[in-house]
Amino acid sequence: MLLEDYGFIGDLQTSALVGRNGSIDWLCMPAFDSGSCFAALLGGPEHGRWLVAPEAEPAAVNRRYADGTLVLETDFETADGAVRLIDFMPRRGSGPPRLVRIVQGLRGRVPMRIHLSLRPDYAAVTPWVEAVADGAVATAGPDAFHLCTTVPLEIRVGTVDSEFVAVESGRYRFALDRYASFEPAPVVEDAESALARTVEWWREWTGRCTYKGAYRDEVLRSLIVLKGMTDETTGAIVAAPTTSLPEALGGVRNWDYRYCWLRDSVLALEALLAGGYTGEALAFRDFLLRAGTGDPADIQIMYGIRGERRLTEFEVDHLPGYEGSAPVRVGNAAAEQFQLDVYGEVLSVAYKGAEALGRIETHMWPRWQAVIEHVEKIWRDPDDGIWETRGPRRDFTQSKVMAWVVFDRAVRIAEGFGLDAPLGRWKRARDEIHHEICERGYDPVRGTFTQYYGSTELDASVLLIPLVGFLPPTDDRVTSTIDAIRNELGRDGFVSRYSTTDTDDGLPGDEGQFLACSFWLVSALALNGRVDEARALFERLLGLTNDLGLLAEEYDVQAGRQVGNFPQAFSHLTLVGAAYAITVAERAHGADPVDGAPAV
Ligand SMILES: OC[C@H]1O[C@H](O[C@H]2O[C@H](CO)[C@@H](O)[C@H](O)[C@H]2O)[C@H](O)[C@@H](O)[C@@H]1O
Repeated sequence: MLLEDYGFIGDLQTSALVGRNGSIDWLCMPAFDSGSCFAALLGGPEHGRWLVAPEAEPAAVNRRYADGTLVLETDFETADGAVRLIDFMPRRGSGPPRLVRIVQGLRGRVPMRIHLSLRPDYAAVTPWVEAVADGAVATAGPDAFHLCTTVPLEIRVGTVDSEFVAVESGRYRFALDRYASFEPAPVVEDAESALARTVEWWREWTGRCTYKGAYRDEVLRSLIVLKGMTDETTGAIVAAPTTSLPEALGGVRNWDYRYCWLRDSVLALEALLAGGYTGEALAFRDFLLRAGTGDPADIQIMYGIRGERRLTEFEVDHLPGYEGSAPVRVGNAAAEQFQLDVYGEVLSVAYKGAEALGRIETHMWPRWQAVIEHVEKIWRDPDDGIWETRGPRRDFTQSKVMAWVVFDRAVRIAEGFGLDAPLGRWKRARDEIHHEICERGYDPVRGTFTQYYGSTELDASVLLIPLVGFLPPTDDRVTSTIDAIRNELGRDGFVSRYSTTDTDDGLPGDEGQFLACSFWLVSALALNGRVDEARALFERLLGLTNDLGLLAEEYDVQAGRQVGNFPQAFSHLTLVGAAYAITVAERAHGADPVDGAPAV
């Protein structure tokens, strides 16, 4: 199936991908980063899935989220009638992780088919399944699963099947819980009250959205997706709920995104803050304080969702990969990289948080100061860069821009709140970095900022220059950089991060057009005063979302398909940032982007 064929549901601790054919092909329980129990996405049905669908091929499939929620409704029209499949994961509270599927007969009598094959530990294990009074229990090592239903079941080793006829107005309920096999099966809440509670919770959450700018529906959908990637118990935000969906179909650029990158999370938070969601910002701030606590020299670029530091990367050889794109990787070696930009993102969130609260908590200031002092020592060092390339370290221009952000925001906080700080020293560092970037990161002959000092290569990450306030959005160097990136990194109007032929990223093959960079281009154009061009590109990008408004990391222009992990926080948070930038540009051209639009 195409990535566009999947819908996303979740319970704020994990999530699942539901195909438009009624098959759930990806689910990790109990947490986003647990071993999968359904991994058909990265192989075939034999790697675990849960199908609930009409027996006959449907003539039409229409789906949507119930208004303001992450509850998915898929309508199947067949020659026998019509049914609705309602899929959701209720918020847990102290209960187990649970996936609920309700079949509602809409018209006629529709023969339905259920096929559940649980394959825990990334499809390494086939569980033993036995019948119980209210359904079936599957056990495999530490994992046990309870399928609760009143529909008759056929049980075999590793699978549960069922056939029944859905009649008009009939409701057929299935709930799958995961629990520790050494504990008793949990007592289950009935599916209908779980549905009512879930809808009510999401509607209360979306009802609090304060965003009133352009493209509100699309922004709200993206905020729901970002919330769905948030672990509400720890405050962490995952970059995506999947691993190893390829950046190029059939290629090796396959990574595990089920972790909390400081960069992605901080930018996601800025998007959530733009929607009025300060609670998420504070929860992530606390995550950051716990995970990154101690010597600032030990701050990692990413953590596990509970703050784990060791994210050892390995390959799962028995999974063939999405459309044969091997290897499938678990863990991510990028955790050991040095990426200078993350300090800028951290200081940026400190500034935005203080601005939102109207004060800076006094116990926080020494922590931020320690980070700033660390950056004073390291900002001249070459790093691995925002794209985490596995090639040589460089003086990446975007990394240095974000080092400038550290001192710029430090000065703004200290001056704005009258704090005791070595302001003279910080201002000198800020100005020295600014001067150095304009001298060494800008090619006056071509009129563009470049990928790294002294290079001629381009990199779409320099589109952040106007968005973080490094230069005014209408500065000539910004205008010509926008045009150079559009012309040289653009493919059918969408932009690549960099050219994989010119840049040594340590990997073979190419990749798709990076959606976040394309949304940054929208923001840069809007703030540059080219709002019509910004809107035109934004609307083309909206045209790439699937019928549920979901976006992967990249778009393969040639294949006309979404590629990369799905759904991807980076794409959705930059969508929000771009809508916000269009709104700011239309309301007051020339507004300060640092205090206005989120820098995403
Ligand atoms: O394509 C190379 C790199 O891809 C991943 O990194 C990308 O995703 C991160 C999470 O969204 C994002 O923060 C980063 O900027 C992107 O380049 C992968 O995690 C890396 O291991 C890989 O080298």
